Amino acid sequence: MTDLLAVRDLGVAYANGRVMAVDGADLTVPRGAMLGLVGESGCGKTTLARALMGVLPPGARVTRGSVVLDGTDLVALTAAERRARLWRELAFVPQTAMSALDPVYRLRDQMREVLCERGGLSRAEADTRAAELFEAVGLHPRRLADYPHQFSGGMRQRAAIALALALRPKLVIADEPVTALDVIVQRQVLDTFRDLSERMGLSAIIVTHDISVVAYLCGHVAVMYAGKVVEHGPTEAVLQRPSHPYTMGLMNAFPDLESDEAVLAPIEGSPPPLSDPPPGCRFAPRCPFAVAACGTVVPPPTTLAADHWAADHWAADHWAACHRVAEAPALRAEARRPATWQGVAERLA
Ligand SMILES: Nc1ncnc2c1ncn2[C@@H]1O[C@H](COP(=O)(O)OP(=O)(O)OP(=O)(O)O)[C@@H](O)[C@H]1O
Repeated sequence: MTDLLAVRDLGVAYANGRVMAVDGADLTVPRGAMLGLVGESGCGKTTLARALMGVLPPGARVTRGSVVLDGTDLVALTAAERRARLWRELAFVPQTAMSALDPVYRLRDQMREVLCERGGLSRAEADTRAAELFEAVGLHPRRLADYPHQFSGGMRQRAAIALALALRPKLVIADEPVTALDVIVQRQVLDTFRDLSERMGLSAIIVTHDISVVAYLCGHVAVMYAGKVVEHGPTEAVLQRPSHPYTMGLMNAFPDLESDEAVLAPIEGSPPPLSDPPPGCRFAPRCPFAVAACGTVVPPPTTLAADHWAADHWAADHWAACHRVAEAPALRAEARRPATWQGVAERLA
């Protein structure tokens, strides 16, 4: 079966093309899958999510590539055609639910607006569906009579998820849906997504800077660095066998919950300015494994060789954009040593 969403070589520019916030990004979302889009601040996650939704801010535009949702290239559609697909095909859950919910309307009225005006339901049908949606996200239907300010942060976020699901969209895109919440409430909201995924086969992209959110919730992951997706695959494969040096470095920056070996080695330096990225691999200036080609040639997405994974059925879906991908097992071992990451900038200079 084809993937629900296939993004190929997507480019998005701000400031008349001077800042390429997304520069040749590739990703896929299989049907019924949750994809975690992970990367550090400023790597272009929000821009990519907004480009998928077709709601870029003024001054931003898609410069190249395709976004094929269920067989239709959304980039080729007019703005009006794209707007008509919002809610129905693609729905958005923002970081703070307050930007999805209108403070002056009761939740029931906001549900009615989407369900009646966009979905063509009668009021009675809309009210029944709204109650079902609230139940699906763990809220009592009685709370539909409340205003957003009467909800706690976690409840508001669940109400925003219910609203996003109103017209049974094919794909939900959630931008840092738990970042603004405290840890216990984060868990409740993540469990809501997990439940929806298991019970309803929800397909979603979860944008996050937090690998532990991906590990908890997402069956697939796309790792983004400086405007590009550098590694992509089933979460288990990517987290157990990171194959791009940036992913290896990210993993080192998170404590391993299953072992006492606390190797916390930061990746030195910072991502390049997107107005003037380096030629070749964008991670090369911070990469302990960079070779001459990395400074000049952009590495293409390369599927991991089958022999890394002989027995694993998901091997074919795991790729990394690194010239040294064939050496990934050896590099991974090196990457676990904190010394590997020390003084990289000086060594490369
Ligand atoms: N309106 C804008 N005009 C110009 N540049 C912008 C604009 N919005 C974002 N950028 C730039 O685009 C790049 C990507 O930003 P984006 O917000 O997509 O990244 P992000 O990974 O989502 O970061 P964060 O996690 O901090 O939200 C950044 O370098 C940012 O400075």
